[in-house]
Amino acid sequence: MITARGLVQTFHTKQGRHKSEVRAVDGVDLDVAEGEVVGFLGPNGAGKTTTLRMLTTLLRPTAGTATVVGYDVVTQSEQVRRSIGYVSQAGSTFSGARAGDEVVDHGMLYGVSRKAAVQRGRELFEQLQLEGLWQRMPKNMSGGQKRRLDIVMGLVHDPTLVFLDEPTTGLDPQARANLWEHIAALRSARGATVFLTTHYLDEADALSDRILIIDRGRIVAADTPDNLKAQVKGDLVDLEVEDPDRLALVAQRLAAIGAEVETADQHVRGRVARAGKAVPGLLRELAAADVALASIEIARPTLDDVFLTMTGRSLRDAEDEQTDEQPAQQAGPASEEGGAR
Ligand SMILES: Nc1ncnc2c1ncn2[C@@H]1O[C@H](COP(=O)(O)OP(=O)(O)OP(=O)(O)O)[C@@H](O)[C@H]1O
Repeated sequence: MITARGLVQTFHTKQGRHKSEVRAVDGVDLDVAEGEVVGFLGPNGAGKTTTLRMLTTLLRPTAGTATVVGYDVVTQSEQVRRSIGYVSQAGSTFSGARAGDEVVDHGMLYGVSRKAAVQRGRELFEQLQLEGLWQRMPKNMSGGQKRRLDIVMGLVHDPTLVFLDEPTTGLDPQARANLWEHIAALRSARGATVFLTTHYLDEADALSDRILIIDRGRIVAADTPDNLKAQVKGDLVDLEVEDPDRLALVAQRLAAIGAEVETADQHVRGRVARAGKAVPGLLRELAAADVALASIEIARPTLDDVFLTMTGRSLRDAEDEQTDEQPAQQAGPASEEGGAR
């Protein structure tokens, strides 16, 4: 469904007299098979949206090639646009018409007949729990309803491949969970292939058959959520020790059953393979040595641990870095085509 080889996007930025080049996407290879839900995960500024904009023909790659639904994104951009649905991060710009009319017009823009667009629009309103809102102006909808309407717009022409750019950003937890169900149903009920970007670990985990992790414009990992987590060696064991004088002993005992151990405040942490089996013995040893623990936590590896293993930084640190860098960048893209959503 999607194949990309060596995709690069370079932006030229200018601050005062100082010009610099940002390699927002730096040689991305990716393959997405029909019927897959693929999560494109990375911190803010990692290059997710830029990659998506190249795949949806909104931005011409500086280098590299990509085919989407069998069409080349540069030489066959029109065919690509006709074959995909794209729900951008910013959402749709609504003209002020009623929701149903917006949807029907949008379908007709893609060559769908009025009758078919109404039928499909109504069907999608029902599936996305927007019944009763056909006549409502989008500006009078809640954030979650508007986001679901964006998705209806992206689907009204029945694309087999849908790109969703950060679909749940800005929604409250309940609206997010609700939208997740709808996204999962796109595949199960419609057989659609879904490519979604997110910087939420739980979202990538819950929705994706496969996750591609991008950092600083490069793909650093690509696999199923379970396989990715299996690459992190062991569960995280965190022992809070009551008496600080006993920290060294606890650290030494934890190190004996795990790998690198770190001590901070009154906590001793380390990764331990199959912690559920190994920790009871450790607790018995500590009790025999008269060590009192204030708390114990055992956590299975998360996607954040995967990110840390791959990049040496946690996802949150990576986001903070990007926020710090952000003000320095202000410029237009090197090449940008206007285009359909
Ligand atoms: N038009 C532009 N001009 C200059 N730099 C840009 C432009 N668009 C994006 N960038 C830079 O390219 C990098 C990648 O941006 P991109 O929007 O693709 O990241 P992202 O992973 O989608 O982040 P987010 O989660 O915040 O949307 C960032 O450093 C960003 O500041």
